[in-house]
Amino acid sequence: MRPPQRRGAAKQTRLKEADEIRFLDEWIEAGKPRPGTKPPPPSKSAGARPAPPAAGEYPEYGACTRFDELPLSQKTKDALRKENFTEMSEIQRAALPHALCGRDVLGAAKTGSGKTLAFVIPVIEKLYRERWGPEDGVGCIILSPTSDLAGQIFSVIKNVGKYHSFKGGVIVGKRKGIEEEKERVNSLNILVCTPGRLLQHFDETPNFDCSQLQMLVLDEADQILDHGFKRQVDAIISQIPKVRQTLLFSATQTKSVKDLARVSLRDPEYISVHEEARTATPDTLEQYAMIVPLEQKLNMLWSFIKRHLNSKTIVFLSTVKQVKFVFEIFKKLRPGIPLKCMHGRMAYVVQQAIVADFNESTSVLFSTDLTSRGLDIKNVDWVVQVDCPQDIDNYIHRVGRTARYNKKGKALMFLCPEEEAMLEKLKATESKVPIHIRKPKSEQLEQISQNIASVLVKFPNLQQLGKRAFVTYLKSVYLQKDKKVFDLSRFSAEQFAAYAASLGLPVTPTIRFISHKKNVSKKDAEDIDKKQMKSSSKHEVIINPQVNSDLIKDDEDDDILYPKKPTADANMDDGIDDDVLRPKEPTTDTNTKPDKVIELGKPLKKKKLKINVHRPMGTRVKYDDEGNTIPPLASVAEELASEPVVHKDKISQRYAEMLREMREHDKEDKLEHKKSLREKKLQKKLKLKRKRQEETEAESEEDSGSESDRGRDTASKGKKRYFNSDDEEDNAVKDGDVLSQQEALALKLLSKMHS
Ligand SMILES: Nc1ncnc2c1ncn2[C@@H]1O[C@H](COP(=O)(O)OP(=O)(O)OP(=O)(O)O)[C@@H](O)[C@H]1O
Repeated sequence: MRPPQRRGAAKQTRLKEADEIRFLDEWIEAGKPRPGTKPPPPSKSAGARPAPPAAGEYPEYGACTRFDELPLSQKTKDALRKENFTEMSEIQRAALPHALCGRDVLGAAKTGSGKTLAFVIPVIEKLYRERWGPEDGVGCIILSPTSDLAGQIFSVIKNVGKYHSFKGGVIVGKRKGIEEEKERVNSLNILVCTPGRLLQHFDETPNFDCSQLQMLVLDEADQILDHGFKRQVDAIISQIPKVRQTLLFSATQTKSVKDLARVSLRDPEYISVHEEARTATPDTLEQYAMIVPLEQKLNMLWSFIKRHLNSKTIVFLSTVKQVKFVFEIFKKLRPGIPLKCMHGRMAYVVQQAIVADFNESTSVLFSTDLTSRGLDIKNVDWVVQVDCPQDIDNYIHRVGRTARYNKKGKALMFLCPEEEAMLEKLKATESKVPIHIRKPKSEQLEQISQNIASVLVKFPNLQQLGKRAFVTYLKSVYLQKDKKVFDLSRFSAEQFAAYAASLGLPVTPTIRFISHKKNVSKKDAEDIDKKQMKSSSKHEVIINPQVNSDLIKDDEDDDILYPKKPTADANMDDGIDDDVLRPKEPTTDTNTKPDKVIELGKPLKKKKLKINVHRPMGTRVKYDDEGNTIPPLASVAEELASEPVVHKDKISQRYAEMLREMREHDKEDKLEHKKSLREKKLQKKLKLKRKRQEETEAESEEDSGSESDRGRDTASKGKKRYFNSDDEEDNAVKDGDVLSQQEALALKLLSKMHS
């Protein structure tokens, strides 16, 4: 038993909170901005601390400029003050009033402009006003494209919500740690997660229940709604309640109506605070581009680092192997500034440690695009893009790691002469990127190829890494969709050789992008072989226009994501198991498909036939015209079809029927399962309520005063939904006997509580 004094204090706190919530609810409703309105520019008197509203006064909050003018709980206001957040940024001024009054928001604002607080505050406030408790389970899901960003968002939640009592957690990673997570995930109120990991819980965690979800937030929404996460996000959306508040934020927002329809926004507020701005990047950012031949990039990077030994710099490279190689080599060459590297093949804890360390020190961080979005690292002076960004959005996010929240910063991009089209794109008026060309100063350029070659002689394992860096870089270029910028055929074999030499490699590694011949006609295949025989002596670049990139495979696992549809297995992770930004999925538009195969110096190997030695005795393996094995059933079907006994149409009709039946069964099973979960949950709640009631009765024996807050509490909880979707609601009504009995019981218990 709790001592009476503590019980009394707890009761006082509950009463105070109930009063505050009632006041906030009334204020939010009475002072809310009209839909579609933007705040006016801040007035001159803005900035002075306002007097708190008197009782019964509900000032409009759509135009305020400070956090303490908003209808926020005292706990949140205290935490914001403690973190030195007083004045709101533009996006916060525009988005918070709409989000606080429960509207869906689609928010876009430049990098580093404070979007995180614009969704974290409404999340915390919503759960507080709903009096969310541990027994209520998951109340809000925040989706982030990367683990690091999820961790960062979570730390903002921890800071702003430090005086509240919700439980939150970061749900990220691949398979590691999932078992322990399964045990606690249902007790968390706020989940900050990557889509892949969340889906794993939906699939595997018994009783994982989001049926009470109040809010869904998508940070970096355009990336989350992109093809790479499509399957996961659609699966998640199908399993959460349709009636909820949804907030979408990004610096580069999706404009696709289709994408927005997928998340079922309800009359959203479109907030794009910098739409009218002169630039799409922060005003405090200086941006430069330099035309640097491929084989000079490392020399240029080294020279840059040597000239900026007192600057905190992030260097972006395309692939994990490049990041590892450049980091290892530069470390051995000792530039005179600490070096760090980060990529998606590192464990989450290691990544976090590196970010924390980089935050505090002046050093150079070599990174893949893993860090290009959302990461808020303090005082970065320079962002250097050694490899060309995938597109303008990718450029904007990369450079956005500096010049954050009114701080100054500089960005430099190296472009090969063959990639100048990217410069044109950035300079186009609609891109709004004020980028200046800088001429490389040859006298400042240090040549380090010889030094790298000596390091490779000393450390042969680095030579292997160098080869992989070379191959994966070319592959990453090859796989890019925008062929106006990324076209390997513009490079000569001599340039590739020079590039290999610049990495210290004694010979140019072979690039074996092997194509399956399935889609290549015999004549084309012969032509390619002939050309390759020629090229082996001349080092020419050979192009096969027939081969789709889907069919290109390398024999080692690389750091590149192929632009193919994600498979079930590939989606077990966060959606970014590799750090190369996913090249957007090829469309049916043949102009945009990667359509070339590059061959350097080595003929294509003939595809080996795989013989299954374990096949049952007496079964014949059949091959099609091009030497591919035919599945046994297919050959049977063919034989049957030739005798017109079984019609192909009938077979497919039967399959379609079976599929439909299976789906129906599946649906029924799911409904059944959800129903039983709901019932269990309700029982649990009733038990809890009964326990509370007993406590209350014990309290009221000592103190017979009325508890109006309890009435509100239960009324507010009563607002919560217990159905997952519309159909479910119907179903529940039909099968509602058990529920209605339980509801009657609940009502009885509740009315007892108030008597
Ligand atoms: N109102 C504020 N007052 C002072 N600092 C703020 C305020 N809002 C945000 N910040 C700070 O600004 C920095 C950038 O904020 P945040 O990371 O939310 O930007 P962002 O818009 O999400 O950027 P990105 O598009 O790169 O993800 C953070 O360090 C944050 O603490």
